[in-house]
Amino acid sequence: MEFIDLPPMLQAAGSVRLPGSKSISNRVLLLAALAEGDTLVEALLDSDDTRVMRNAIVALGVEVAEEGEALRVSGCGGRFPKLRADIFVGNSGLSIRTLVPAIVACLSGGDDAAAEVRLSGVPRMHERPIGDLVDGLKQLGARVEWLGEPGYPPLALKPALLGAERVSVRGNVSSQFLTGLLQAAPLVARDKPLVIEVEGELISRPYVEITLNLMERFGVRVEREGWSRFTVPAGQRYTSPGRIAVEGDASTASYFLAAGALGGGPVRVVGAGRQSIQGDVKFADALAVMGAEITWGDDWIEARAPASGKLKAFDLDLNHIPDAAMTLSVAALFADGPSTLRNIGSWRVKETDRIAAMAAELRKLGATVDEFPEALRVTPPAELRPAVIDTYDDHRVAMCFSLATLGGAYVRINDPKCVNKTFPEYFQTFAGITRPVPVLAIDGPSASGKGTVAARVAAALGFDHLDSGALYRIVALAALEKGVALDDEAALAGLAAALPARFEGDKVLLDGRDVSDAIRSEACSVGASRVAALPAVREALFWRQRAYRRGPGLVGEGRDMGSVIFPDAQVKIFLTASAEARADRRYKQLIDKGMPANMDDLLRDLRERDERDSRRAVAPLRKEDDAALLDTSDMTVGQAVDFVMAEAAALR
Ligand SMILES: Nc1ncnc2c1ncn2[C@@H]1O[C@H](COP(=O)(O)OP(=O)(O)O)[C@@H](O)[C@H]1O
Ligand SMILES: Nc1ccn([C@@H]2O[C@H](COP(=O)(O)OP(=O)(O)O)[C@@H](O)[C@H]2O)c(=O)n1
Repeated sequence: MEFIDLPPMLQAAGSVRLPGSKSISNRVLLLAALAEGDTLVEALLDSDDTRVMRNAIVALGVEVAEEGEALRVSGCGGRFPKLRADIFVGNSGLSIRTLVPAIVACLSGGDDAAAEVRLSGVPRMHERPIGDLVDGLKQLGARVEWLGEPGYPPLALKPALLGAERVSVRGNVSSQFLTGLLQAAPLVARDKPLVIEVEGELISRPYVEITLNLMERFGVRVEREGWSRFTVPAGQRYTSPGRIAVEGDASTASYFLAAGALGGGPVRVVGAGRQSIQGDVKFADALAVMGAEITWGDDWIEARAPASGKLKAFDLDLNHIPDAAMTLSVAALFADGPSTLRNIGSWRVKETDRIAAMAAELRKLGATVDEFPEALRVTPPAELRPAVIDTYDDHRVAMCFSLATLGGAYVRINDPKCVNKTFPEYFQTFAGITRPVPVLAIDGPSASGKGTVAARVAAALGFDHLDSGALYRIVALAALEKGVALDDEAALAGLAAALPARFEGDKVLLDGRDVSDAIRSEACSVGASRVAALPAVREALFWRQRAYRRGPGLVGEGRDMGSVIFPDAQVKIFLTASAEARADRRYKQLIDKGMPANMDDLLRDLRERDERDSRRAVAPLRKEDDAALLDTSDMTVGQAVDFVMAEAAALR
C-alpha cells in the first residue's frame, strides 16, 4: 500500500491559488458540448473526474482541443453526433448523473435504431444509487436497461421518443439527479415547456444554484417556484458564451482555510470569494462560528486562528455544504468541547459511506465519535495520537486528515493518490503553507559523541532530545531481566511495544525504576545491538520514536534518525570518529563512572558492533546523501557542537 507520512506541523500560513472548481468544470464541459458554437474554457480543473467528463463528451463525438492553458469545446448544437458509445465514468457521480439525462434526450427522435450508450464505472460507482433519476427519465418515456443491479450502474441507454411535459424526481438522495434533469431539460422542451417537480426535501441546494447559474451563462432560463418546482420554457437552446473562466474550487478551499484557522494563519485562498457562485464558500462562516477570523475579498478568502488561540465547539446543520463539512469534522478535533455535524445523510452515498469512514478514522486519532444515521458528534481527545489513516478511495478523506498534523500528530495517509480525483497537487500545496516541527537528526557509530553533542545542541535550541539508542538498550535490559532470549523476535517485539519506559531529564526510567546506569552496562550494549537488528523490534519502536517530535523541535540521535524515523529531518548530521578515538572515549567514560574497562576488549567490541549495525538488513548504519559529515577524531566537544549549531541555523 502506498502512503505519505505527514509530520506534525508547527503552523500554517501563506497563500494558495485554488485549482478550478470540480462542480463548475464538469457542468461547463457538458453545457459547452451541448451548446451551439465554440466555447473557450479557461482555468478548467485537470483531475480524474474532469477527465471522465472530457473523455465522455469526446466519445459522444464532440471536438475538444487544447489551446494553451485553455480548452476549446466545439459545441454540437443540442445533439451528440455519436450515440453508439461505451463510457467509463470512474467514480464521478456528477458525470454519470448529468450525462445520463443528456444522452437520453439526444437519443430521442433519432433515426439510428441501433444507437446505444452504455455507462459503467469503478466498483464503488456500481454501489451508488441512480434509480430515482432513471425513474424520472422513464416518466418521460426513456428506455434504460440495467446491466447489473437494478437501480445502480452499469446501465444502457436506448433510443426512445420522449413525450411527457412533467417529470418528478426525489430531492433527498442526491441533488445531482435534479442537476442532471435540469441540464438536459432544454433538449427535451423543444416544443413544449418541461416541468420538473422535486419530491421531498431538496438537499444540497447550493449545488443546484450553481447549475441554474451556469445554464443561464449558456443562455437558458429556468423558472423556479421555491425549491420544489422548476419550469424550463420551450424552445430554448444552449448557446456558447464564447469564453468562460472556471472559478477556484470552494470545496478544496476548505482545507486551506481550516489550515489557517487551526495553524495560526493567515492562509489566503485565491480564486473563490465573496462573488463566488459556489455554496461551499459558506464553509468560511462555519469556521467563523468556531471563532476563526475570516476576511473576504471578491475572489479570495483569508482565515486565521482566533485571537484567544482556542477554537469553539459547534452544533451546525451542514446540509448546504456537505463536502466541506468533512473538513469541519476534522477541525472539531481542535475545539474546546464536543461538536455536532447535523443533516449530513448524503455522506452515506458518496465516494464511500463518509459518516462511517470519518467516524472510524477520527477515532484512530483518539477522538470519541458518536455516529448517527444523518449526523456525527466528535469529542476531541486531550492529545491527538499518531494515526495511519485509511482513505477508502475518497479524495476528501485523504485531504481533510492532513489537517490533524496541525494538532501535533504524525499522520500517515494510505493511498494518497486518491486525491487525483479533484486535486492531484494537494499534498505539495499543503506542504507549501505548513511548517513541520523541526528535527535535527544525528546518526553515527558508537562513542562518536552523538549523545554528548545532541544534549548540548538540544539545550541551546530549546528542543527535546531523543536518545533512540537508549530505547534499544531498555528493551535489552528488560529482556535480560525477564529471561527473554535475545533472538526471540516476537517476544522482544512484544516487550518493545509495551515498554513501560520514560525519560525524565537525564534519567531513564523503566517501570518507575532509575535504570540510567544499568542500560550502559556492556551486557546491555551488546544486547541492544542484537535486538536492534530485529525488524519487528524496530517496527514496534517506530511510532514511539516519532511521538517525540513536538514543538518547538527535536534533536534525535541514533543510527536511523535521518534515514528511517525522520527522513524529512531538516538538518542531518553523520557524526563519526576513528575506531581508536572512539574506544579511547568509551574507556574514559567507563573509568569515570567507576566501571571496569579494558581497551582491547572495547576496541574489538566496538568494531563488532559497527559491523553488525552497518551490515544488518533493516535500517543499517550509513551516511545518507543529504547528511553533513562530521569526523570528530581530532575535535573537542565544543568544536563538534559549534559545527552542528552552524548547520542548525537552517532550522530558523
Ligand atoms: N569531539 C567530540 N565530540 C563528542 N564527544 C566527544 C568528543 N571528544 C570526546 N568526546 C567524548 O566521547 C564520549 C562518548 O560520547 P557519547 O556522546 O557517549 O557517544 P555516543 O552517543 O555516540 O555513543 C563522551 O564522554 C564525550 O565527552
Ligand atoms: N537509532 C538507533 C539507535 C541505536 N541502535 C542500536 O542500539 C545500540 C545502542 O545504541 P546507543 O546509541 O546507545 O549506542 P552507543 O552509540 O552509545 O554505543 C546500537 O549499537 C545500535 O545497534 C539502532 O539500531 N538504531
